[in-house]
Amino acid sequence: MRKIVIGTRQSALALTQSGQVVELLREAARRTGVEAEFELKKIVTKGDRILDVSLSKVGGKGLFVKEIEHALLEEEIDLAIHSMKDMPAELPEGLVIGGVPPREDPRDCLITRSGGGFEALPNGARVGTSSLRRACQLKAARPDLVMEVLRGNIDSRLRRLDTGEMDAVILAAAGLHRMGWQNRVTEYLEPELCLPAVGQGALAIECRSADAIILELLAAVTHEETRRAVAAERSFLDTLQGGCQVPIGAYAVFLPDGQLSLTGMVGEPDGSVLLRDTLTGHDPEAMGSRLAGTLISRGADRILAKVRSEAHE
Ligand SMILES: NCc1[nH]cc(CCC(=O)O)c1CC(=O)O
Repeated sequence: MRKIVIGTRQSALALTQSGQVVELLREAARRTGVEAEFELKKIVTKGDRILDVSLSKVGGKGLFVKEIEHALLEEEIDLAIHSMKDMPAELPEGLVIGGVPPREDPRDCLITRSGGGFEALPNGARVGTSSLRRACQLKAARPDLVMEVLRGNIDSRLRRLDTGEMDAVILAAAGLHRMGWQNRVTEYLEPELCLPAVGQGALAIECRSADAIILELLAAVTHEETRRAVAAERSFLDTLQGGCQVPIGAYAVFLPDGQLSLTGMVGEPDGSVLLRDTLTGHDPEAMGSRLAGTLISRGADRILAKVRSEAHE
């Protein structure tokens, strides 16, 4: 009997999704005849400690994953469960994303106090989000909207809406769904309006690249379409050298003919510029870097350099 220790953040969302993944792993272990026992270990990350500042000002990639990766490398834990969208494009030497379970709803959603949707937001409505990607796309569609800084866990973000400080907040549908709070959603924002973050709705199970038994188990919980779609999105992010604090979005989906369709965006946080393009193909990595190249030729690197320098002022 092998004891497999799983590292997780300690937020309600992290614990919920880790619990869900442990169930998948238990089932996979039974199916593949691996004798294993699973134990969750909570780890506090830098991202959890600085909940009072806008993340885009804190800077640095992988605020939610660094300590957890350290524990993996030190063999204090055997695998780690992360939200895919919190994962930097590049992993430390010796670690891999060994498992990618089926994706939840990748869309962002709007939660309003009035109950009206995006179109019904009054002129100058205050919308809570600290995501430059969300701000860019919503301002491009509605320049009158006023974006307000909003950080913290899902429940504290919803509370700020309920107290009347904001007219609306934007959250990832996946987080609300996993928590069982889908009834809070006022409206799902389609990718045409608000392209999701790279990997949004997907989970990453990270492990040591030399741990063959764990890799076998993780292969058994991997959803191949999700893995390939996320690979295309992350290749786009990697080529743009983006972390989670830059106005970058990407979403890949399989078409009925079996081709992968990848859409990517880069824009100014105020919505004054929004570059966006789509391509189809079969090779996720090649598609991601090719799409990034297209947007770079249209000025994406200039936008990103400017955003990065402003974040460190
Ligand atoms: N930015 C933080 C974050 N990282 C992962 C999720 C949950 C959604 C997901 O797993 O993609 C959230 C909350 C949100 O953006 O609303």
